[in-house]
Amino acid sequence: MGNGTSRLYSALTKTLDGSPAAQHLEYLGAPDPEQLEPIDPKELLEECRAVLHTRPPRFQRGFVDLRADGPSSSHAPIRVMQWNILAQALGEGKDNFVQCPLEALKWEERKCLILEEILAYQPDILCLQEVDHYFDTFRPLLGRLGYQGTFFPKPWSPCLDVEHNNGPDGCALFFLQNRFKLVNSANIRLTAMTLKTNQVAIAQTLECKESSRQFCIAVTHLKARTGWERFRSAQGCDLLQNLQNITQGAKIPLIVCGDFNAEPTEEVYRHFASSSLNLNSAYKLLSADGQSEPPYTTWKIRTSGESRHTLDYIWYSKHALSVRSALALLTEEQIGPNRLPSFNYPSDHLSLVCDFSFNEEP
Ligand SMILES: NC(=O)C1=CN([C@@H]2O[C@H](COP(=O)(O)OP(=O)(O)OC[C@H]3O[C@@H](n4cnc5c(N)ncnc54)[C@H](OP(=O)(O)O)[C@@H]3O)[C@@H](O)[C@H]2O)C=CC1
Ligand SMILES: [Mg+2]
Repeated sequence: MGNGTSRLYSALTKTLDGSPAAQHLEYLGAPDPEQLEPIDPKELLEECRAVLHTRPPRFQRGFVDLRADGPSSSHAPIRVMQWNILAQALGEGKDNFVQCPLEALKWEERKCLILEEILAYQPDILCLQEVDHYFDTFRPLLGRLGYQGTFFPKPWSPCLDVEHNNGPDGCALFFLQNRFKLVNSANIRLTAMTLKTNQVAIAQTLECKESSRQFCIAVTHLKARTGWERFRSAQGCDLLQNLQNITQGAKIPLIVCGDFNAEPTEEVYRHFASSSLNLNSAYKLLSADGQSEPPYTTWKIRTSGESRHTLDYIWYSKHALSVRSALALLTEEQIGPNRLPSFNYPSDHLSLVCDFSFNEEP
Protein backbone atom coordinates (compact mmCIF):
# COMPACT_ATOMS: atom_id res chain seq x y z
CA MET A 1 0.00 0.00 0.00
CA GLY A 2 1.35 3.41 -0.94
CA ASN A 3 0.78 6.60 0.96
CA GLY A 4 -2.36 7.38 -1.00
CA THR A 5 -3.96 4.09 -0.04
CA SER A 6 -3.18 4.40 3.65
CA ARG A 7 -4.66 7.91 3.62
CA LEU A 8 -7.82 6.41 2.11
CA TYR A 9 -7.84 3.54 4.51
CA SER A 10 -8.10 6.06 7.30
CA ALA A 11 -10.91 7.74 5.33
CA LEU A 12 -12.84 4.48 5.17
CA THR A 13 -12.38 3.46 8.77
CA LYS A 14 -12.69 6.90 10.30
CA THR A 15 -16.04 7.49 11.94
CA LEU A 16 -17.52 10.69 13.19
CA ASP A 17 -19.03 11.30 16.56
CA GLY A 18 -22.54 9.99 15.94
CA SER A 19 -23.96 11.20 19.26
CA PRO A 20 -27.32 12.99 19.22
CA ALA A 21 -25.54 16.24 20.19
CA ALA A 22 -23.19 15.96 17.21
CA GLN A 23 -26.11 15.08 14.91
CA HIS A 24 -27.98 18.14 16.17
CA LEU A 25 -25.16 20.32 14.84
CA GLU A 26 -26.07 19.15 11.33
CA TYR A 27 -29.47 20.76 11.65
CA LEU A 28 -27.84 23.97 12.82
CA GLY A 29 -25.85 24.07 9.61
CA ALA A 30 -22.42 23.25 11.06
CA PRO A 31 -19.66 23.24 8.41
CA ASP A 32 -18.80 19.86 6.91
CA PRO A 33 -15.09 19.30 7.52
CA GLU A 34 -14.95 16.20 5.28
CA GLN A 35 -15.61 18.27 2.19
CA LEU A 36 -12.25 19.95 2.66
CA GLU A 37 -10.28 16.84 1.72
CA PRO A 38 -11.43 15.31 -1.58
CA ILE A 39 -11.03 11.57 -2.25
CA ASP A 40 -10.39 10.03 -5.67
CA PRO A 41 -13.27 7.58 -6.35
CA LYS A 42 -10.89 5.07 -7.99
CA GLU A 43 -8.71 4.94 -4.90
CA LEU A 44 -11.70 4.57 -2.57
CA LEU A 45 -13.02 1.76 -4.78
CA GLU A 46 -9.64 0.02 -4.55
CA GLU A 47 -9.73 0.40 -0.80
CA CYS A 48 -13.22 -1.12 -0.60
CA ARG A 49 -12.05 -4.04 -2.74
CA ALA A 50 -9.13 -4.61 -0.39
CA VAL A 51 -11.55 -4.86 2.58
CA LEU A 52 -13.74 -7.24 0.54
CA HIS A 53 -10.90 -9.45 -0.71
CA THR A 54 -12.38 -12.60 0.89
CA ARG A 55 -15.82 -11.99 -0.65
CA PRO A 56 -17.04 -13.48 -3.94
CA PRO A 57 -16.47 -11.32 -7.05
CA ARG A 58 -18.93 -8.53 -7.81
CA PHE A 59 -21.98 -9.35 -9.89
CA GLN A 60 -21.83 -7.91 -13.39
CA ARG A 61 -24.81 -5.84 -14.51
CA GLY A 62 -24.90 -4.10 -17.86
CA PHE A 63 -26.67 -0.91 -18.98
CA VAL A 64 -29.41 -1.44 -21.57
CA ASP A 65 -29.48 1.23 -24.28
CA LEU A 66 -33.02 2.64 -24.47
CA ARG A 67 -32.46 5.61 -26.77
CA ALA A 68 -35.23 6.13 -29.27
CA ASP A 69 -34.45 7.42 -32.76
CA GLY A 70 -34.49 11.14 -33.21
CA PRO A 71 -32.65 14.10 -31.69
CA SER A 72 -31.73 14.13 -28.06
CA SER A 73 -29.91 16.55 -25.84
CA SER A 74 -26.21 17.09 -26.52
CA HIS A 75 -25.61 17.62 -22.79
CA ALA A 76 -24.19 14.91 -20.54
CA PRO A 77 -26.95 12.60 -19.26
CA ILE A 78 -28.06 12.74 -15.64
CA ARG A 79 -27.42 9.42 -13.91
CA VAL A 80 -29.84 8.68 -11.07
CA MET A 81 -29.53 5.80 -8.61
CA GLN A 82 -32.47 4.60 -6.48
CA TRP A 83 -31.61 2.20 -3.68
CA ASN A 84 -33.01 0.93 -0.39
CA ILE A 85 -29.65 0.03 1.12
CA LEU A 86 -31.13 -1.89 4.12
CA ALA A 87 -30.72 -0.19 7.49
CA GLN A 88 -27.95 -1.84 9.48
CA ALA A 89 -30.10 -2.04 12.62
CA LEU A 90 -33.05 -3.58 10.72
CA GLY A 91 -30.88 -6.09 8.85
CA GLU A 92 -29.25 -7.35 12.04
CA GLY A 93 -32.14 -6.81 14.43
CA LYS A 94 -35.57 -6.97 12.79
CA ASP A 95 -35.73 -8.25 9.25
CA ASN A 96 -35.14 -11.96 10.00
CA PHE A 97 -33.36 -12.84 6.76
CA VAL A 98 -33.09 -16.49 7.76
CA GLN A 99 -30.89 -17.64 4.86
CA CYS A 100 -28.39 -14.81 5.19
CA PRO A 101 -25.45 -15.57 7.52
CA LEU A 102 -25.01 -12.91 10.23
CA GLU A 103 -21.40 -12.67 9.09
CA ALA A 104 -22.59 -11.27 5.73
CA LEU A 105 -24.36 -8.42 7.57
CA LYS A 106 -21.32 -7.07 9.45
CA TRP A 107 -21.28 -3.31 8.92
CA GLU A 108 -17.56 -2.88 8.33
CA GLU A 109 -17.74 -5.06 5.22
CA ARG A 110 -21.34 -4.36 4.19
CA LYS A 111 -20.62 -0.63 4.03
CA CYS A 112 -17.84 -1.40 1.55
CA LEU A 113 -20.24 -3.43 -0.61
CA ILE A 114 -22.66 -0.47 -0.58
CA LEU A 115 -19.89 2.01 -1.41
CA GLU A 116 -18.57 -0.32 -4.13
CA GLU A 117 -22.01 -0.37 -5.77
CA ILE A 118 -22.22 3.44 -5.67
CA LEU A 119 -18.66 3.86 -6.93
CA ALA A 120 -19.16 1.30 -9.70
CA TYR A 121 -21.98 3.34 -11.28
CA GLN A 122 -20.97 6.85 -10.09
CA PRO A 123 -24.47 8.37 -10.14
CA ASP A 124 -24.88 12.13 -10.41
CA ILE A 125 -27.82 11.83 -8.01
CA LEU A 126 -28.26 9.21 -5.32
CA CYS A 127 -31.65 8.51 -3.69
CA LEU A 128 -31.40 6.20 -0.69
CA GLN A 129 -33.82 4.67 1.80
CA GLU A 130 -33.13 2.94 5.15
CA VAL A 131 -30.03 5.07 5.78
CA ASP A 132 -28.97 4.71 9.42
CA HIS A 133 -25.30 5.59 8.89
CA TYR A 134 -25.66 9.04 7.34
CA PHE A 135 -23.60 11.12 9.75
CA ASP A 136 -20.77 8.70 10.42
CA THR A 137 -20.37 7.15 6.95
CA PHE A 138 -22.29 8.43 3.93
CA ARG A 139 -22.21 12.16 4.50
CA PRO A 140 -18.46 12.32 5.22
CA LEU A 141 -17.38 9.88 2.50
CA LEU A 142 -19.78 11.01 -0.22
CA GLY A 143 -19.07 14.63 0.75
CA ARG A 144 -15.40 14.06 0.02
CA LEU A 145 -16.39 12.50 -3.33
CA GLY A 146 -18.08 15.78 -4.26
CA TYR A 147 -21.68 15.09 -3.26
CA GLN A 148 -23.93 17.41 -1.29
CA GLY A 149 -26.21 15.40 0.96
CA THR A 150 -29.53 15.82 2.76
CA PHE A 151 -30.96 13.40 5.32
CA PHE A 152 -34.48 13.22 6.68
CA PRO A 153 -34.94 10.57 9.40
CA LYS A 154 -38.24 8.81 10.06
CA PRO A 155 -39.88 10.36 13.15
CA TRP A 156 -40.21 6.96 14.90
CA SER A 157 -37.65 4.82 13.13
CA PRO A 158 -37.97 1.12 13.99
CA CYS A 159 -34.16 1.08 14.16
CA LEU A 160 -34.43 2.78 17.55
CA ASP A 161 -35.99 -0.42 18.98
CA VAL A 162 -32.85 -2.39 18.13
CA GLU A 163 -30.12 -2.72 20.76
CA HIS A 164 -26.88 -0.93 19.80
CA ASN A 165 -28.63 0.93 17.00
CA ASN A 166 -26.88 3.75 15.18
CA GLY A 167 -29.79 6.19 15.27
CA PRO A 168 -32.95 6.44 13.16
CA ASP A 169 -33.13 5.39 9.53
CA GLY A 170 -34.46 7.70 6.86
CA CYS A 171 -34.24 8.92 3.30
CA ALA A 172 -31.07 10.53 1.97
CA LEU A 173 -30.52 12.49 -1.21
CA PHE A 174 -27.08 13.25 -2.63
CA PHE A 175 -26.13 15.17 -5.78
CA LEU A 176 -22.79 16.03 -7.36
CA GLN A 177 -21.98 19.63 -6.58
CA ASN A 178 -19.96 20.13 -9.74
CA ARG A 179 -23.00 19.25 -11.87
CA PHE A 180 -25.91 20.87 -10.03
CA LYS A 181 -26.82 23.89 -7.98
CA LEU A 182 -29.46 23.52 -5.26
CA VAL A 183 -32.38 25.86 -5.93
CA ASN A 184 -34.89 24.67 -3.36
CA SER A 185 -35.17 21.84 -0.82
CA ALA A 186 -38.14 20.46 1.13
CA ASN A 187 -38.24 17.78 3.81
CA ILE A 188 -41.75 16.33 3.79
CA ARG A 189 -43.36 14.29 6.55
CA LEU A 190 -46.06 12.40 4.67
CA THR A 191 -49.67 12.51 5.82
CA ALA A 192 -52.42 9.95 5.30
CA MET A 193 -55.99 11.22 5.48
CA THR A 194 -54.58 14.41 7.15
CA LEU A 195 -52.80 12.40 9.87
CA LYS A 196 -49.04 12.74 10.20
CA THR A 197 -47.30 9.42 9.49
CA ASN A 198 -43.93 7.83 10.16
CA GLN A 199 -42.88 8.04 6.48
CA VAL A 200 -40.93 10.86 4.84
CA ALA A 201 -39.74 12.30 1.54
CA ILE A 202 -37.14 14.82 0.38
CA ALA A 203 -37.77 16.93 -2.72
CA GLN A 204 -35.15 19.23 -4.20
CA THR A 205 -35.13 21.52 -7.21
CA LEU A 206 -31.73 21.41 -8.90
CA GLU A 207 -30.25 23.45 -11.72
CA CYS A 208 -27.82 21.79 -14.17
CA LYS A 209 -24.67 23.88 -14.24
CA GLU A 210 -24.02 22.87 -17.88
CA SER A 211 -27.44 23.56 -19.43
CA SER A 212 -29.05 25.85 -16.80
CA ARG A 213 -32.12 23.57 -16.95
CA GLN A 214 -34.00 22.99 -13.72
CA PHE A 215 -35.67 19.83 -12.54
CA CYS A 216 -37.04 18.42 -9.31
CA ILE A 217 -35.75 15.21 -7.73
CA ALA A 218 -37.61 13.46 -4.89
CA VAL A 219 -36.94 10.41 -2.73
CA THR A 220 -39.38 8.54 -0.51
CA HIS A 221 -39.98 5.30 1.41
CA LEU A 222 -43.66 4.46 1.89
CA LYS A 223 -45.20 2.37 4.70
CA ALA A 224 -44.34 -1.34 4.44
CA ARG A 225 -46.38 -4.57 4.83
CA THR A 226 -49.66 -6.02 3.60
CA GLY A 227 -52.83 -4.55 5.09
CA TRP A 228 -51.49 -1.00 4.64
CA GLU A 229 -52.44 -0.53 0.97
CA ARG A 230 -54.91 2.31 1.58
CA PHE A 231 -52.44 4.02 3.92
CA ARG A 232 -49.72 3.85 1.23
CA SER A 233 -52.18 5.16 -1.31
CA ALA A 234 -52.97 8.16 0.92
CA GLN A 235 -49.25 8.80 1.47
CA GLY A 236 -48.74 8.67 -2.30
CA CYS A 237 -51.54 11.22 -2.82
CA ASP A 238 -49.95 13.52 -0.26
CA LEU A 239 -46.57 13.23 -1.97
CA LEU A 240 -48.12 13.91 -5.40
CA GLN A 241 -49.86 16.99 -4.00
CA ASN A 242 -46.58 18.28 -2.55
CA LEU A 243 -44.83 17.63 -5.86
CA GLN A 244 -47.58 19.46 -7.78
CA ASN A 245 -46.81 22.53 -5.69
CA ILE A 246 -43.03 22.17 -5.89
CA THR A 247 -43.05 21.69 -9.69
CA GLN A 248 -45.49 24.61 -10.10
CA GLY A 249 -48.12 22.32 -11.58
CA ALA A 250 -45.74 20.09 -13.59
CA LYS A 251 -43.89 23.05 -15.15
CA ILE A 252 -40.58 21.84 -13.70
CA PRO A 253 -39.55 18.35 -14.92
CA LEU A 254 -39.63 15.76 -12.14
CA ILE A 255 -37.89 12.52 -11.13
CA VAL A 256 -39.28 10.57 -8.15
CA CYS A 257 -37.30 7.68 -6.70
CA GLY A 258 -38.59 5.42 -4.01
CA ASP A 259 -39.24 2.19 -2.23
CA PHE A 260 -43.02 2.43 -2.55
CA ASN A 261 -43.57 -0.91 -0.80
CA ALA A 262 -46.30 -1.44 -3.41
CA GLU A 263 -46.60 -3.81 -6.36
CA PRO A 264 -47.72 -2.29 -9.69
CA THR A 265 -51.21 -3.65 -8.98
CA GLU A 266 -51.65 -1.34 -5.98
CA GLU A 267 -53.65 1.86 -5.89
CA VAL A 268 -50.63 4.05 -5.05
CA TYR A 269 -48.91 2.84 -8.23
CA ARG A 270 -52.01 3.70 -10.28
CA HIS A 271 -52.12 7.17 -8.72
CA PHE A 272 -48.55 7.82 -9.84
CA ALA A 273 -49.12 6.32 -13.30
CA SER A 274 -52.24 8.44 -13.93
CA SER A 275 -51.24 11.65 -12.18
CA SER A 276 -51.49 15.01 -13.97
CA LEU A 277 -47.73 15.23 -13.39
CA ASN A 278 -47.47 12.95 -16.50
CA LEU A 279 -45.09 10.41 -15.03
CA ASN A 280 -43.78 7.16 -16.47
CA SER A 281 -41.90 4.45 -14.61
CA ALA A 282 -38.40 4.16 -16.11
CA TYR A 283 -37.84 0.44 -15.49
CA LYS A 284 -40.91 -0.47 -17.58
CA LEU A 285 -38.77 0.47 -20.56
CA LEU A 286 -36.64 -2.64 -19.98
CA SER A 287 -39.62 -4.88 -20.89
CA ALA A 288 -40.25 -5.99 -24.48
CA ASP A 289 -43.43 -3.90 -24.81
CA GLY A 290 -42.32 -1.06 -22.53
CA GLN A 291 -45.46 -1.62 -20.46
CA SER A 292 -44.38 -4.11 -17.78
CA GLU A 293 -42.43 -3.53 -14.61
CA PRO A 294 -39.52 -5.91 -13.88
CA PRO A 295 -40.44 -9.22 -12.17
CA TYR A 296 -38.72 -8.17 -8.92
CA THR A 297 -36.73 -5.40 -7.27
CA THR A 298 -36.49 -7.15 -3.88
CA TRP A 299 -36.07 -10.84 -3.12
CA LYS A 300 -35.56 -12.27 0.36
CA ILE A 301 -36.34 -15.22 2.60
CA ARG A 302 -37.79 -14.51 6.05
CA THR A 303 -39.18 -16.92 8.67
CA SER A 304 -42.55 -16.29 6.99
CA GLY A 305 -41.16 -17.59 3.67
CA GLU A 306 -39.78 -16.32 0.40
CA SER A 307 -40.77 -12.82 -0.66
CA ARG A 308 -40.16 -11.62 -4.24
CA HIS A 309 -41.72 -8.28 -5.19
CA THR A 310 -41.48 -5.23 -7.40
CA LEU A 311 -41.60 -2.29 -4.98
CA ASP A 312 -38.95 0.18 -6.13
CA TYR A 313 -39.46 2.71 -8.90
CA ILE A 314 -37.93 5.68 -10.71
CA TRP A 315 -40.75 7.87 -12.04
CA TYR A 316 -39.98 10.67 -14.50
CA SER A 317 -41.80 13.41 -16.44
CA LYS A 318 -42.38 11.62 -19.72
CA HIS A 319 -42.78 14.75 -21.86
CA ALA A 320 -39.71 16.57 -20.58
CA LEU A 321 -37.24 13.73 -20.01
CA SER A 322 -36.06 10.59 -21.83
CA VAL A 323 -34.43 7.49 -20.40
CA ARG A 324 -31.24 6.89 -22.36
CA SER A 325 -30.28 3.70 -20.55
CA ALA A 326 -31.09 1.63 -17.49
CA LEU A 327 -29.01 -0.81 -15.48
CA ALA A 328 -30.23 -4.39 -15.89
CA LEU A 329 -31.40 -6.15 -12.74
CA LEU A 330 -29.57 -9.14 -11.28
CA THR A 331 -30.73 -12.44 -12.74
CA GLU A 332 -32.23 -15.19 -10.55
CA GLU A 333 -29.00 -17.17 -11.04
CA GLN A 334 -26.85 -14.24 -9.84
CA ILE A 335 -29.10 -13.69 -6.82
CA GLY A 336 -28.70 -17.37 -5.91
CA PRO A 337 -30.87 -19.79 -3.92
CA ASN A 338 -30.49 -17.98 -0.58
CA ARG A 339 -31.68 -14.72 -2.18
CA LEU A 340 -30.76 -11.30 -0.66
CA PRO A 341 -28.93 -9.90 1.20
CA SER A 342 -25.87 -12.13 0.81
CA PHE A 343 -22.08 -12.15 0.82
CA ASN A 344 -22.34 -10.84 -2.77
CA TYR A 345 -24.95 -8.13 -2.37
CA PRO A 346 -25.52 -5.91 0.69
CA SER A 347 -29.27 -5.20 0.56
CA ASP A 348 -32.53 -7.08 0.07
CA HIS A 349 -33.44 -4.43 -2.54
CA LEU A 350 -31.63 -4.03 -5.87
CA SER A 351 -30.29 -0.68 -6.94
CA LEU A 352 -32.00 0.91 -9.96
CA VAL A 353 -29.87 3.20 -12.14
CA CYS A 354 -31.02 5.29 -15.12
CA ASP A 355 -29.43 7.85 -17.41
CA PHE A 356 -31.81 10.70 -18.25
CA SER A 357 -31.63 13.48 -20.78
CA PHE A 358 -33.88 16.47 -21.36
CA ASN A 359 -35.98 16.31 -24.49
CA GLU A 360 -35.22 19.17 -26.86
CA GLU A 361 -37.46 22.20 -26.52
CA PRO A 362 -40.46 21.89 -28.86
N1 LIG B 1 -42.41 4.82 19.83
C1 LIG B 1 -43.50 5.09 19.14
O1 LIG B 1 -44.40 5.77 19.58
C2 LIG B 1 -43.61 4.55 17.79
C3 LIG B 1 -42.74 3.57 17.38
N2 LIG B 1 -42.81 3.07 16.12
C4 LIG B 1 -41.87 2.02 15.70
O2 LIG B 1 -41.86 1.97 14.33
C5 LIG B 1 -42.28 0.66 13.87
C6 LIG B 1 -43.17 0.81 12.67
O3 LIG B 1 -42.64 1.82 11.88
P1 LIG B 1 -43.04 2.03 10.38
O4 LIG B 1 -42.11 3.02 9.86
O5 LIG B 1 -44.50 2.33 10.30
O6 LIG B 1 -42.78 0.59 9.80
P2 LIG B 1 -42.92 -0.01 8.35
O7 LIG B 1 -44.06 -0.95 8.32
O8 LIG B 1 -42.93 1.03 7.29
O9 LIG B 1 -41.61 -0.87 8.25
C7 LIG B 1 -40.38 -0.42 8.74
C8 LIG B 1 -39.31 -1.27 8.17
O10 LIG B 1 -39.57 -2.65 8.36
C9 LIG B 1 -39.22 -3.36 7.19
N3 LIG B 1 -40.11 -4.54 7.03
C10 LIG B 1 -41.10 -4.73 6.13
N4 LIG B 1 -41.67 -5.93 6.29
C11 LIG B 1 -41.03 -6.51 7.30
C12 LIG B 1 -41.15 -7.78 7.95
N5 LIG B 1 -42.06 -8.66 7.55
N6 LIG B 1 -40.30 -8.06 8.95
C13 LIG B 1 -39.38 -7.16 9.36
N7 LIG B 1 -39.22 -5.94 8.79
C14 LIG B 1 -40.03 -5.63 7.78
C15 LIG B 1 -39.38 -2.35 6.06
O11 LIG B 1 -38.45 -2.64 5.06
P3 LIG B 1 -38.85 -2.59 3.47
O12 LIG B 1 -39.40 -1.25 3.18
O13 LIG B 1 -37.55 -2.89 2.86
O14 LIG B 1 -39.85 -3.69 3.28
C16 LIG B 1 -39.16 -1.02 6.69
O15 LIG B 1 -37.90 -0.48 6.51
C17 LIG B 1 -42.97 0.02 15.02
O16 LIG B 1 -42.78 -1.36 15.00
C18 LIG B 1 -42.25 0.68 16.18
O17 LIG B 1 -41.07 -0.03 16.38
C19 LIG B 1 -43.75 3.54 15.26
C20 LIG B 1 -44.63 4.52 15.59
C21 LIG B 1 -44.65 5.09 16.91
MG1 LIG C 1 -36.27 -3.06 4.50
